[in-house]
Amino acid sequence: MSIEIKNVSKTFGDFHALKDVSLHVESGELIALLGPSGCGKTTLLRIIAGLESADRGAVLFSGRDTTNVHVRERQVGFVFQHYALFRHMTVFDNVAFGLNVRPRSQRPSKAQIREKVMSLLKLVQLDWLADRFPSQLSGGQRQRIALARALAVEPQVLLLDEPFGALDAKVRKELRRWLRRLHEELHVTSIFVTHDQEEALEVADRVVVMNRGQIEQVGSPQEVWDNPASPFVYGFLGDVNLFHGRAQNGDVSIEGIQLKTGDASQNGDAFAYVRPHELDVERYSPGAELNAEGQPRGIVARLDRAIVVGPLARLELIAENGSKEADNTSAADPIIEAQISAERYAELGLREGDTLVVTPRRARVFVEGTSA
Ligand SMILES: Nc1ncnc2c1ncn2[C@@H]1O[C@H](COP(=O)(O)OP(=O)(O)OP(=O)(O)O)[C@@H](O)[C@H]1O
Repeated sequence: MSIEIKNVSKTFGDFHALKDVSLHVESGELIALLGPSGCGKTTLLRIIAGLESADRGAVLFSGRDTTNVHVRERQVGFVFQHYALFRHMTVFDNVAFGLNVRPRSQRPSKAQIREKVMSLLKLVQLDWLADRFPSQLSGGQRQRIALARALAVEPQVLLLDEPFGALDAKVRKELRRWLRRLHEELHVTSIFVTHDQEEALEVADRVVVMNRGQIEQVGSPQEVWDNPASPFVYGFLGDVNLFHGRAQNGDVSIEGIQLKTGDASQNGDAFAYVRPHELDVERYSPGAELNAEGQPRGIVARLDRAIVVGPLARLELIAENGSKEADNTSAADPIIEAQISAERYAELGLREGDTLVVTPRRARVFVEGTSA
């Protein structure tokens, strides 16, 4: 079942939770709604489910307007962060619940229900827990049972709201992989809400990045990671260094380094985003920061802290003479973050306090709110 969200707006009092949101979800797709707390992800999910109504706009399932379709008729399955399984029911009865409460005329026979529930429990690899009660399960197991329960009624759409939010990092990672595999098997059109960018990028076919009630970008994980459409998306997806500079006649100057923007029409304040792994690092020697024309090509900085874990070395540097500001803060933060391999770190023989030259290999420049 495809889902079409058309110009949906929602206010709570005078607060605009969703502002003219439009999105098309293909049948069988797995979509992640990603964004910071309060950006409207859950509100959008609840409107799709029919648990909340939009002030304006419409939600269409396979081209059919759902405005007047009750939540019970929408054939939607839910999994929430704290999905309350019925505590007094066994795992088996929890999964069977949606089938057992159907009107007699639509209810499958006891044997059919048994077969269905056991096959779902096998699918989530927990058939050996059928007779247990929820309190006897781990958090990860409970979420898998919640998913089996949502799937029991054969929903056309599966909506998951931070389904792994309450679990520890290792279990989350396992469940993520597992959800992806399950989706590949079942192909139920699924939308899941998360504020964890790694989770969204790893699991989803497409990621919808939201901010303040609006969609900032929609794309495959690779598209949004490689080509963030806005400064917000850049900052939200992974660590990033933000440098301030000026754009003039198509050239942008950041820390004295000239970057070509290819857009001569943009003059004004410029913001350059550089990911830690896009910075080259070498030892400083006089002139090492200059190119053949004597222009700066790198930033001279002192190695303040080096964190070497496994194959990677994360370097925190302080520019000798910089205007670097940390992402997402208004206060000036002089730290430049670079990431190199632990091997390269050892090869350079670096120590905290050393002076280095840091050169951006790649930078994404936005001029006064427009990309260049
Ligand atoms: N019933 C409500 N009454 C008033 N305000 C609400 C209501 N539901 C949501 N909001 C507000 O709308 C905004 C969006 O909420 P929503 O739950 O959709 O955000 P979210 O992106 O899912 O955030 P989180 O990741 O924290 O769950 C928030 O500022 C929230 O306070």
